Formats: sequence, C-alpha cells, structure tokens
Amino acid sequence: MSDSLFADASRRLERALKYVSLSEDTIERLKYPKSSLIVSIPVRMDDGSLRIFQGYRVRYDNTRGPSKGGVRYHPGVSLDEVQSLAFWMTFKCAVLNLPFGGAKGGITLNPKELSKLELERLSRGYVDAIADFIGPDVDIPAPDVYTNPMIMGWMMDQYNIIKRQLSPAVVTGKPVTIGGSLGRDTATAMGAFFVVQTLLPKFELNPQDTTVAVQGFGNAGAEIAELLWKAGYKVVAVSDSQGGIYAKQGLDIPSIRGFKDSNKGIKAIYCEGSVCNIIEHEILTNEQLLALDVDVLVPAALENQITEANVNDVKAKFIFEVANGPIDSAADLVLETRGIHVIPDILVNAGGVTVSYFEWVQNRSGLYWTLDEVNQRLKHKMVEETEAIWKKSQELSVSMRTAAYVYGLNRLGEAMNAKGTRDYYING
Ligand SMILES: NC(=O)C1=CN([C@@H]2O[C@H](COP(=O)(O)OP(=O)(O)OC[C@H]3O[C@@H](n4cnc5c(N)ncnc54)[C@H](O)[C@@H]3O)[C@@H](O)[C@H]2O)C=CC1
Ligand SMILES: O=C(O)CCC(=O)C(=O)O
Repeated sequence: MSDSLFADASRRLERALKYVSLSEDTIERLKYPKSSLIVSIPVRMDDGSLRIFQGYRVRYDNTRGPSKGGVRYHPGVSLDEVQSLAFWMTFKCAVLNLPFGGAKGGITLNPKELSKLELERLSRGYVDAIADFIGPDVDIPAPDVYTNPMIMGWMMDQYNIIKRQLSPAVVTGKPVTIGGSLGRDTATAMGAFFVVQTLLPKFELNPQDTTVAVQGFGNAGAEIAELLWKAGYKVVAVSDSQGGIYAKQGLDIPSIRGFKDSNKGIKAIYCEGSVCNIIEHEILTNEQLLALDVDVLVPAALENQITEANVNDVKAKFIFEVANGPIDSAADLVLETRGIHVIPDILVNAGGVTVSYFEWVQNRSGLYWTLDEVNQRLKHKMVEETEAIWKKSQELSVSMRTAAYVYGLNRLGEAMNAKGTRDYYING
C-alpha cells in the first residue's frame, strides 16, 4: 500500500456510496475531519532530563453527539493513523446507533521504555495539552493500544484538577472504583464474541468443529481467545508483538494468559493448579499465523496486517476484525473474490465503545449497573446490529463491510439533514 492509511480507509466509504442516496453536501463533509490537534508534551524524566513527546487528538465528526474514541500509545502513532482511527470511530458509533461522533488520540512513543511515574506525567501532560478540546459533552477519550484503566484514571483526575470540578464522564474505561463501568475491560472481546455467535451458525459452523487463530494477545485478543475457548472453539494459535505459538490439538488459553500476565510473554503451556507443562507446539511468526489453515482468523493487533503482499496466503474462511483496520482496501477486494467472509472492525470491535457509552450514561445518571445488566445490554445491541447488517448485505448482495458502511452512512446522513443546511457557514 503506497498511499496514506486515511486515503485507504476512505475507499471503504467510496465503495458504499453507490448504495445510498445522500446529498453531495453530506458526502463532502464526511471526507474531512472536523478538527485535528497536534501537541507537544514536555515530560520530566526520572533522570532529571526533559523529553518532548508528540501527541494528537482528531475529532472526525460530531453530528450524532460528542465525539468518542480511544487514545493509543505506540511508536507508530502519526496524524494519519489517528485521523483514520477517528474516521472509523465515526462509522462505528453510527453502526451501533450510539449518540456519539468519532474521535481518536495518540502519543508517539514506546510506553514499555517509560517508568510508571514517567507514564503518569506524560498522561497528565497530554490532558493539559488537550483539555480545551475534550469534555463530557464535547469529546470523550478512552483506552486503546497500550493504554489501560490506570491511565484513564490519571487522565480523568487531571481534567478534574484543571476544571476544578468532578467530571467522571470526561473519560471512559476508568477503574471501577472511580466511576468506571463493570464489564468495560472485557467489552471489546465480549462484543466480538456476540458477533461471532450470531454469524457462524448461519454457515452451520459449530464451535467444536471450528479452528481459530488470534493475532494480538492484549486486552481484546487475549479475552476473545478465552471467550471462544470457553465456548468450545479450538483456538490453535495465538501471538503477540514477539511472535506466536501453534498447537494442532488446541491451546489452553487461561494457562497462556496466566503465564503472560506474570512473564510478559507467550508460552504454549497447560496448567493444572500450580503444575504447568509445556505442550507440543510450533513457534510462529505473525506472518505465519495469518497464513494458517484455520476456519476463523481474528486479527486483534494493529492496522494493515493483511495487504496485497500476503492476502493470497490467507486460508481462513472467516475473518473477524477485532483490530481496527487490519486489512487494507486492496486485500479486501481479493478476499471478497476468493469468497472469504470478512466481518468488519466497525461492527466486530464496537463492544468497547458500546460499554464506554454505558459508562458515560452511568456517570451522568449516577446510577450504576451490575455486570449482568451491562453484558445483557451489550448482547442486545451487538446481536441487533449484526442481524441488521447481515440482512442489508443479503439484500444488496454486498460484503458485510460495505453493508456496515451503508448502514452507518444512512444514520449519519439522516442526522446531518436533521440539523439543516448550515449554509450560514458558507455565507459567512
Ligand atoms: N481496547 C479497546 O477497547 C479496543 C481496542 N480495539 C482495537 O483492538 C486492537 C488491539 O487493542 P488492545 O487489545 O486494546 O491493545 P493492547 O495494548 O491491550 O494489546 C495489543 C496486543 O497486540 C500485540 N501486538 C502489538 N504489535 C503486534 C504485531 N505487530 N503483531 C502481533 N501482535 C502485536 C501486543 O503484544 C499486545 O498483545 C487495536 O487495533 C485496537 O484499536 C478496538 C476497539 C476497542
Ligand atoms: O471506548 C471508546 O470510547 C473507544 C474505543 C476505541 O478506541 C475503539 O473502538 O477503537
């Protein structure tokens, strides 16, 4: 892929446009982010030196409500990436019918190189820099790659210090003890699990006969691997940034998770109580994992993992995109021609933002829900929207991705129309 991630992401929109009747104005407005902020964040390091980090917050669209989206800490973060992620958030929130627009943030760094105190100073510095850009009715950050509830707690606290008021709803994905929602930590994977459970039976695939490979073993990847394992699917391969493991007979996901939590790496182990043994397995690269002959492939790491360069190696029958943007637009067309079913990110991973919405509602009402209530509501939303997009894809004879964009576009178009022409902007 030679052009920008955003140019590539926009192609998905172009493919869906011929199935909707939107005004030229609406289409034009959806091609550009509403606003983008680039900030420099000075951080006093533990050794006394000063380092400046580059951060971003892009608000793509807020027609349907305050903009919403996570914050990523990763060496690959750039304006192009954050803008693409904010674009996907816009469609994701519309697809799930959440009263939010789309945004995303990020800081370019390797968080593994910072101490906990340095990370806290960085996170508070980021909020200092973007405080006028966010707010419970304006734009609401949340976790994404290499950020977590602890970091969200610092961000909320810093915002409250700046504004001199308690505003828990300014950030979601916080620790439960300071207003986080039960179930937000597992929500992305749980949402994806409901999508899998809704769609696979339509192809007469049952868990016992279905093999799965999962790329990425973080918040989303490890949890979906475990949910699928618990439901009886045979999870034969998992990986993280260091590479992966494969065992034909299936992996014991809780044992592997337990090992990763204490040793920061993945090992093919099976534990019974405190006794753990290494099982027969192969070591895989991430490239090899993507090419495994499995029924279901779950990319749950980063963008552009399946491109023109490796798309012909993919042998899976179904790909559930838990990561944002793991397949580029050229590879998408090849997969479609080859009859491989791709279930898109803007539906599959929407469980995270859906429970973020529940957290925001709970913060604003002051009434907190049980885990069971959260998961029941999540299930209802995920199943309802999955069925609707499935129906749309059948009606139009298009891929699930195009159907999801059509669905989101119609909701965005309706909301833009309902707000009027806004010609006063054009006329000055
Ligand atoms: N956390 C959330 O609520 C949501 C996350 N997502 C998406 O899910 C994906 C994963 O996010 P999280 O699990 O939250 O992040 P995380 O930071 O918890 O985990 C990321 C995982 O990916 C692995 N990884 C990093 N680079 C890799 C590579 N090149 N190859 C294979 N594995 C690699 C890491 O080792 C780690 O296991 C991202 O695309 C994110 O945008 C989507 C919706 C919500
Ligand atoms: O929970 C949220 O608000 C956003 C999660 C997110 O960043 C995503 O869905 O990609």
